Amino acid sequence: MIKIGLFGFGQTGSVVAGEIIRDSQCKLEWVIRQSPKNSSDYASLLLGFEHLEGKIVHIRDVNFDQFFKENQVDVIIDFSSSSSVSVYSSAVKYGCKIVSAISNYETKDINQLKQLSQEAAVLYSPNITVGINFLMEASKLLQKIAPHADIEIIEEHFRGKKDVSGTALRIAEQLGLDKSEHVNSIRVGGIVGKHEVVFGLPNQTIRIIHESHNRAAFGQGAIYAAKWIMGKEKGLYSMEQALSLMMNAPNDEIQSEPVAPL
Ligand SMILES: NC(=O)C1=CN([C@@H]2O[C@H](COP(=O)(O)OP(=O)(O)OC[C@H]3O[C@@H](n4cnc5c(N)ncnc54)[C@H](OP(=O)(O)O)[C@@H]3O)[C@@H](O)[C@H]2O)C=CC1
Ligand SMILES: O=C(O)C1=N[C@H](C(=O)O)C[C@H](O)C1
Repeated sequence: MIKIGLFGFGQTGSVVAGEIIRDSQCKLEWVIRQSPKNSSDYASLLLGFEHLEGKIVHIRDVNFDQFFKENQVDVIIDFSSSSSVSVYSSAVKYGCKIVSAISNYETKDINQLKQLSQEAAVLYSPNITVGINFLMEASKLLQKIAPHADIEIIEEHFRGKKDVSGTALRIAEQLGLDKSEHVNSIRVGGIVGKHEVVFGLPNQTIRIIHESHNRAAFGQGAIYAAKWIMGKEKGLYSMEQALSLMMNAPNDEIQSEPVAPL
């Protein structure tokens, strides 16, 4: 059984908590959040389950050294905010691994995360769905085939998302594009997350699109990453690496059943 601690119980973290609770190989030990809302409640009861799992803890009530010593987990999954990284160091002292899904880190925080990976296994992914990583690999392959194509990235999210998609910025980086010129953001309605890479050629256009329809996609990806990182030594890992076995396997080795939920 993998014991998981979750940071964040917002529009994504609350859905991820449900996925963790449903997974027979995982147990949600606790959820830390920024406000006192639902403090001391159980995520399981708030999400409609009947058993007690995932006690909600208000960050202000936490003495982190004592908390992580008395509430040890195998993996912390983070869907909160950039600043949470400041408290991970107390947890990794007890062997805890980190799966961070924070899409846009402040520079000081990403540097702290990289520093932490020198003493713990850390997986960081701005988009932790399995499918977006196939989009990235497919886009890199197409760019190799058509190096002169014009390329634009379009990211679409819900109206309230203030930051530019960390996923889109990562795709631009992987394709060697200027992030400030080739990422186009659309903010409408309740779009969960859509990323499109548009390749413009003289007589045709090729579009590679990934859409997340439900935030459960992020939960499934985070759980896959948590299971994968369990066996890893200290170091900084990406979701591409976690999926590399699946993506690089020769055709005759690709399992009929997906090794990870798409
Ligand atoms: N990598 C990926 O695939 C994905 C990444 N994300 C990222 O996850 C993050 C959260 O997204 P979303 O759920 O939409 O945001 P919300 O604002 O809905 O939720 C943020 C949650 O984090 C909590 N929180 C904020 N700061 C802290 C802190 N320092 N310590 C503990 N808890 C904290 C908030 O607590 P409270 O509710 O009490 O205020 C809230 O529960 C964003 O960075 C987003 O980009 C989202 C989806 C997919
Ligand atoms: O804020 C979100 O919701 C999401 N953020 C990630 C990003 O910024 O890339 C990933 C996903 O698209 C949803």
